[in-house]
Amino acid sequence: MALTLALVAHDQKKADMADWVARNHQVLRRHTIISTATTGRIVAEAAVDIKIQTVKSGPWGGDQQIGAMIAEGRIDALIFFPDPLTPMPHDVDVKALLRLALVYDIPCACNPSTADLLVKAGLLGN
Ligand SMILES: O=C(CO)COP(=O)(O)O
Repeated sequence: MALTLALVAHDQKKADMADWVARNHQVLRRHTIISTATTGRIVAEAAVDIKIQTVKSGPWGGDQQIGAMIAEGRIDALIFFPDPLTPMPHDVDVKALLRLALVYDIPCACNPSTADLLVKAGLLGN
């Protein structure tokens, strides 16, 4: 079944996201990917065969756009690699995005090893 997955990464974690996407593009290409603007560019470069739609960059409202999509039931899983070592001007938006993933109980991976587990568990298809 085709899912809608949100992929988001902070700048210091974009290399991790590119690596994860490249390793998992065979699974990801079956789904629709929604990303914040800069993450979306990185994802598109990492795997050209992926269908990707972008929203605004995180600090410019993109996290809130994806949060709204979660609230509307339009996102099946969130893969979000936040940077825990850098202060963010849009920290409230980051928290709100993670909060909505909890409120709506969607699968949510915040680092590559947990994202790998979602794939290994078959939650994103085999
Ligand atoms: O800031 C972000 C998540 O909080 C991500 O935004 P970008 O993908 O545009 O860098």
